[in-house]
Amino acid sequence: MARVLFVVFGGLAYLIFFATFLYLIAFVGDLPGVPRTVDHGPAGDRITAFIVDLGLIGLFGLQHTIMARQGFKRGWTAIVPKPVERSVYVLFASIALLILFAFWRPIPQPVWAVENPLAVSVIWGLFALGWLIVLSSTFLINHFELFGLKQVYQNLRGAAPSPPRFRQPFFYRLVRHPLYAGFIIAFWATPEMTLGHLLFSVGMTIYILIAIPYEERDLVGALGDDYASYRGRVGMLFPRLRRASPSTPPLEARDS
Ligand SMILES: C[S@@+](CC[C@H](N)C(=O)[O-])C[C@H]1O[C@@H](n2cnc3c(N)ncnc32)[C@H](O)[C@@H]1O
Repeated sequence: MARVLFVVFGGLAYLIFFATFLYLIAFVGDLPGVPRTVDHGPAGDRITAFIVDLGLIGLFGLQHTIMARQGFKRGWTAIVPKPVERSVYVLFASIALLILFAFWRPIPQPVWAVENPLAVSVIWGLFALGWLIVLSSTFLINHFELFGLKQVYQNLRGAAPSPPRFRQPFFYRLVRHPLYAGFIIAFWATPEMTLGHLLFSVGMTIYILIAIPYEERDLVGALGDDYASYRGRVGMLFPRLRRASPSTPPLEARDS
């Protein structure tokens, strides 16, 4: 019975995540048809908006950084059943974003406004490309494991959880963090940048830059030399122009 309930919970957490992800695209792109976006919502004075928005980005960053750490997971799974640990993380991450959407205060002062129609189309193309990279990277790594569905399904079938495995598919051959690179592209690619959007983009980019060393420390711990050597060969967010030195032993191609 518990196993079925875990699947239901995992499925619900996934659906909430996916709806939140779609809303995030509309929020960042200031797209029509949604009640609040980075540039549309309750107006207020600039200083209050700045403090509130910074707090919301901080809340999101703290939730992500703390709950994703191996040390936290070890303590957390004493309370939360292991098969749903990832789903609970996904749910909390979605809630942190929903709070950000609900309480975000726009700061409408323009920072840049591109008017050339060709340039505007190119920028919207980059925006779409960023989200496409984000979504496709989740499938390259393992979409269903990343969002907790694989864990609850394996538990339902009585199968042991899969051990972590180093992977280097497609984008991951170019950069170590394509998903984060996709987010950064999507956050910055706007033809009309306002002060509020700029705060969001700078805050989220700084969060990503702070989070990467923590994530990589866990990945080296979980995947060992494979990830340590990968770090020496492949760029973090930008592809390296120089080839790895001949002293770096090539890894076997595991994911072509
Ligand atoms: C939210 S994803 C982000 C992945 C990566 N930082 C990126 O930007 O593409 C984080 C999870 O992806 C997995 N991961 C990241 N890189 C990996 C790799 N090269 N091989 C296997 N798993 C990886 C780990 O399980 C990690 O906890």
